[in-house]
Amino acid sequence: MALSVKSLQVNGAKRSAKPMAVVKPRSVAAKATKYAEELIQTAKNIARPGHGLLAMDESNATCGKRLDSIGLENNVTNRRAYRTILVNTPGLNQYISGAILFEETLYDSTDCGKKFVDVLKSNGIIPGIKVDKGLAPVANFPGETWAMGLEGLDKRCAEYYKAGARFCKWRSVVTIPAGPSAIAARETAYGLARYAAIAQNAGLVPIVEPEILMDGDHDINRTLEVAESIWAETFKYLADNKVIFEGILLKPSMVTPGAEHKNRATPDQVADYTLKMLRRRVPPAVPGIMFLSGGQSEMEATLNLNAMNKTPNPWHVSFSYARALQNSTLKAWQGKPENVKAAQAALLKRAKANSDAQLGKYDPSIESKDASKGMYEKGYVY
Ligand SMILES: O=P(O)(O)OC[C@H]1O[C@](O)(COP(=O)(O)O)[C@@H](O)[C@@H]1O
Repeated sequence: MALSVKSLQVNGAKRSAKPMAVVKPRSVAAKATKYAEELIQTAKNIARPGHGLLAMDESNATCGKRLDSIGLENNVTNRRAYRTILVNTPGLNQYISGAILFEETLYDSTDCGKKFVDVLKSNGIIPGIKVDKGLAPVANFPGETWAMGLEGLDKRCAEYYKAGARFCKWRSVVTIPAGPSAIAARETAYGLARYAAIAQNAGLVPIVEPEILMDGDHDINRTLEVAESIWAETFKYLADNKVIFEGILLKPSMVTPGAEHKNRATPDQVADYTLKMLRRRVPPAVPGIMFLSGGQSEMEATLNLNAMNKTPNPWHVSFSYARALQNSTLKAWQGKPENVKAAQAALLKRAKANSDAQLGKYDPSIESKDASKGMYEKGYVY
């Protein structure tokens, strides 16, 4: 129905029938934090073609498991030695745009006496920081967890920025066999959104990571259903919290069947389901989707990423792997100085393979048998 002049009268006062002045959209920068433009630029730099993230932010407990697998004690000296190898890998910046650090590493120096942050920066790799404080059980919902760390997060983020970090990560965990209950799902989504708002206000690009664990015997449709619901709720709260979508990055799990399901999915199926989920739930304003590997084998993680990049996407679809980048590196190292070069060659090989996959150009014929060994551990508690 066309509006008559009469219908434009409000409380007896006649409003002008003239078309209203066009309201100029405020620039993204005017909306929120003073860091808006910087955040957008940082996110773009991270999400640039052929590049992904090296997740080397294992908490001490998780790092301990990794070191244990090669018979090394979990102490600060061994963690530093291992991480020194990673950041000193020559040529890593051809494929890696940013590295996520654990707090211990952010303030630490490599075995060569140079700050980790400075080594990364001088190699053109942006330092990032894990800012959640780990997982705690959700009372009354057995098997479900929530991520701690919001208290004092603003001050910590300000310190991390001063120390050289320009992006950060918060990992919440969703379980399918034990849930997800409405309470745990809300906690995940709301916690991620509050974290993202706080991080942006301190100049850090937040990586939003609701990891949906692979545990379970459910089929791929069930994973799709859960992923769609978690991301819908996460984006609702991100919007409510006025988070600048152009200045965030996502770290989703790929959509796969549960690890104990009778059928495995092919890379094309994983790509099809995962992209379907992303197209339905993630606005194109988000610059980068940086997947976690979640216990997939090195090769599986690369093949799945490659399949997703066979056709153009609205986002930069890439990787932020820990295990799927580091597994063969750790194995090659074995804690021995004489193996450092071999360990670095292994990391560079995985980084290049995933960089190729980011461009949809990965050739799996370069791989050894070892790269196809899965790393999933049933019921693994991080
Ligand atoms: O040490 P935490 O906090 O339990 O996190 C475990 C790991 O999960 C990740 O988010 C994803 O790692 P994967 O690629 O190995 O699944 C890493 O960044 C992190 O090291």
